[in-house]
Amino acid sequence: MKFLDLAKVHIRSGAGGNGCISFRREKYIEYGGPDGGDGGRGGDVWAEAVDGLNTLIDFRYQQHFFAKNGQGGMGQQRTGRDGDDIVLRVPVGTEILDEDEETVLADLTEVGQRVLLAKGGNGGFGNLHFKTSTNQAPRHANPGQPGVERTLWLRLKLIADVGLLGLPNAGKSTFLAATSNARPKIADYPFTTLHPNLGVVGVDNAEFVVADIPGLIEGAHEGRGIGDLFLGHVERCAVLLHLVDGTANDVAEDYRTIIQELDAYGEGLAEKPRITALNKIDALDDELREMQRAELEAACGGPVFLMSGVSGEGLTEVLRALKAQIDADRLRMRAAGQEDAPWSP
Ligand SMILES: Nc1nc2c(ncn2[C@@H]2O[C@H](COP(=O)(O)OP(=O)(O)OP(=O)(O)O)[C@@H](O)[C@H]2O)c(=O)[nH]1
Repeated sequence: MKFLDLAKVHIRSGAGGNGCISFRREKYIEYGGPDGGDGGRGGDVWAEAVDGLNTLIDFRYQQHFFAKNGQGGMGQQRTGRDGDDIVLRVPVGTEILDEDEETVLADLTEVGQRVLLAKGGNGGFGNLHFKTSTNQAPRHANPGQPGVERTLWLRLKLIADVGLLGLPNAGKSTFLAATSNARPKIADYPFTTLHPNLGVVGVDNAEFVVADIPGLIEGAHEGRGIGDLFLGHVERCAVLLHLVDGTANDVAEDYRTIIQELDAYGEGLAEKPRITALNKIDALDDELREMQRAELEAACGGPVFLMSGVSGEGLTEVLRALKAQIDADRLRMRAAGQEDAPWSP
C-alpha cells in the first residue's frame, strides 16, 4: 500500500442564479405586475471524513471540484433550481490547509465530520421582490452572487498505533514485511520508502497498525530530508519504535541523530513512549551484540531490545512490548473520556 499524504485540490462553489425581470402577461389583464422569480443558490463544496478510506490517492486522479451554478429565476414567480452540493470524501485524519500549505483550516478527526470549503453564491432577487407602493413595475433584479474559487491542500496524518523510526537502512521496511501484511519495497539504499507504508501487525490475537516512516536524515525537520514530510504521520501514534542498525559503527551516534530530529520537530513527539531496538543482530556474534547493546543502552538510558527482521529473532518480544504500550495508551484515552476505536481482544 502506498500512501499519498498530500493532495492539492481546486474547488469552486456554484454561482447563484440571476434574479429574473418579468411581468405578468395574460389575456385581458393590462399592466400585469412583476413576476420575475429569484435565482437558485449555487452548490456548496464540502469535505467529509468517511470510513474505509486510508489514503488520499483518489485526489491524484481528480483535482478539480466545481459545484453547479444555481439556475436563473424565471417568469411566473418561478425560482431557479439550486445547484447540487459537492462533497469531497476524505479519510479520517485529513487536515484541510489553505493554499499557503501552512494554515490549517480544518481537521477532520471523526467519521461523518463535515466542513464547508466553499459556500455557493446566493441567488439574486427577481423583480417581484422590488415591487413597492411607489414602484409597481420595477425593471430591476439582482444578479446571483458569484461562487468562491480556492486552492486547498489535503494532508493526511495516518492514525497509526506505532510509528517506526530509524535512519535510512535501519531495517524498517524489512521489519514491517516480517511482521505485517504489508509488503513494502526493500532495497539496499537510503530513501527506498518514498511513501510511508501501513502494516497491520498481529501478536497474541491482537492487531495494531504500524506506520513505516521514511528514513530521517539530520536536519530533516528543516526541510532538508524527505522524512520531514512524513513526520506528521507519527504525531498521533501511541508509541514509537526506534530501530537502530546493529551493524553500524556508532550506534549511540545513530540513536542520537534521530532523537535530535524528534526534539527539533516538537509537537510532543519526543515525549511519546518509545521502544528502542538494536536490529540486524543476525549479523553480529555474541560479543558484538553485547557491545552494541551496552553502547545503545548507555545512549538511551534504558533497556534495549535485540532483534532481527531477517531471522525473526526477538520480534515477538518487541511486538508484545508495543502492544503493552498501546493497551496503556487506550486505557489512558478511555480514562480521559475520549475513547478510541475499541481494542480488539
Ligand atoms: N542482516 C540483516 N540485514 C537487514 C535486516 N533488516 C534489514 N536488513 C538489510 O538492511 C538494508 C535496509 O533495509 P530496509 O528494510 O530497506 O531499511 P529501511 O530502514 O526501511 O530503509 P529506508 O526505506 O531507506 O528508510 C537491506 O539491505 C536489508 O536487507 C536484518 O535484520 N538483518
